[in-house]
Amino acid sequence: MIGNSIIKLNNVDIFQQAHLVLSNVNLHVDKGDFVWLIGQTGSGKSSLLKVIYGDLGIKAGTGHACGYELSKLPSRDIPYLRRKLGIVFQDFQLLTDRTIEQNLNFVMRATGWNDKKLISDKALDVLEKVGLRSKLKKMPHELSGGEQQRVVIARALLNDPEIILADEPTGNLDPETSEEIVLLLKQISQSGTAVLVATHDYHIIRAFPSRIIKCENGKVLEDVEI
Ligand SMILES: Nc1ncnc2c1ncn2[C@@H]1O[C@H](COP(=O)(O)OP(=O)(O)OP(=O)(O)O)[C@@H](O)[C@H]1O
Repeated sequence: MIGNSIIKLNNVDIFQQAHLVLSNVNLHVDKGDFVWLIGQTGSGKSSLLKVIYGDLGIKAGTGHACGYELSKLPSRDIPYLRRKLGIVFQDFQLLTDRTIEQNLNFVMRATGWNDKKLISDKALDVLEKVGLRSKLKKMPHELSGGEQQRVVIARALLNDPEIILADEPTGNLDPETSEEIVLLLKQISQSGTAVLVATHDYHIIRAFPSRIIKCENGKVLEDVEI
């Protein structure tokens, strides 16, 4: 982190192969911010998130995420950057053949934790934060869709990230459960972890007004109203 700045992009051009998706992107996200990211299908939301988590390089402009220089990020540093980001994407789902506890332990071991007591304490700690401490021994299919998404958020909190990146986190949920998930993400941002949520769900944005950025016509627009 540089001061309170978690993400800062300056005049960044974002390419998918030879195709310029977003040009001259300027974006800042500070500690504890909650930001909506909107835009039509294909407008570049996922590409922007990919730049932030080091999956897409920067060819023009400069940027940092969680203290890492994105324009010269060696591939060996990508796992360290990812530990400072909590990722809540639809395609990062729970392992269906393991309990909630095993799902959490798996991620912790994969990110360098060895101490059994620390692992078990941390799993309980993050489940407590999402209100699911009692579900530790359950299998994913024994949980509702909203509860599973809470576990995905708990998993994203394991390494105490500086920011949560969420791509359509309410995409498969009914309106009431969607509101509960966004309320949880809001609470997380209020405790100091920044949250950036890509969504098409304008109903949920209206229910939880916050800063909105929009990908449109190859640009990232700031302070948009819907
Ligand atoms: N791996 C890729 N190779 C080439 N082009 C790509 C690749 N991924 C995305 N694109 C193109 O980049 C543009 C932006 O796509 P992106 O996935 O960032 O949009 P999006 O706003 O996230 O869309 P959605 O809301 O559907 O997820 C689109 O024109 C898409 O076709």
